[in-house]
Amino acid sequence: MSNDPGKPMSKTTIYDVKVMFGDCDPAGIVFFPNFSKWMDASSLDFFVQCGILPWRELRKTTGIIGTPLLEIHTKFMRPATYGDLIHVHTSVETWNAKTFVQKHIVKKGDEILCEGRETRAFCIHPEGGRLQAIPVPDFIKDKCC
Ligand SMILES: CC(C)(COP(=O)(O)OP(=O)(O)OC[C@H]1O[C@@H](n2cnc3c(N)ncnc32)[C@H](O)[C@@H]1OP(=O)(O)O)[C@@H](O)C(=O)NCCC(=O)NCCSC(=O)c1ccc(O)cc1
Repeated sequence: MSNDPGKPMSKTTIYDVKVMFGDCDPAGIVFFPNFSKWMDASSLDFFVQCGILPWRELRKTTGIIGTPLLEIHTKFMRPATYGDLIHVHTSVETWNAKTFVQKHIVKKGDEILCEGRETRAFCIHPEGGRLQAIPVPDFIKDKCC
């Protein structure tokens, strides 16, 4: 963990994806929503690799239902096609009071295909109530850093 600007404030995990024919458009280029899908999968995988229980288990003890997305920004640099093996490098760039920014760098070998930032919040959803953001729990930060 580091407080230096640009350095991740957490561990970095890697989520591997083998691109399939069905992930691509008729020109054989990966259709962009699939990158969001893989970043979302890598977001949860990050917490699981850091030792946090999957949301369905965490909900039983803490009420946390997951980390809904509040904002997303992705910059696309290079295309991918079917047969490619790509890797999503995920870390937390910033921890705020009730939100955090997760950074996903999608690579093929050493080449960066795209880079995404997602603002998310740990949320509870009490029965009969509405979805609510909670302060990022210390035990989660501790396991991720
Ligand atoms: C997340 C919310 C419940 C938060 O509402 P509240 O509990 O009333 O909190 P507040 O409005 O006080 O905001 C809390 C913090 O969020 C911040 N916030 C709120 N909205 C935003 C946006 N859009 N961008 C950035 N930051 C935001 C706000 O500034 C506060 O930050 P701090 O300064 O760090 O405290 C509400 O904004 C909401 O319901 N948003 C819609 C969420 C949504 O529907 N997302 C898309 C679908 S869900 C999804 O994709 C998903 C993915 C993974 C999962 O595990 C679960 C679900």
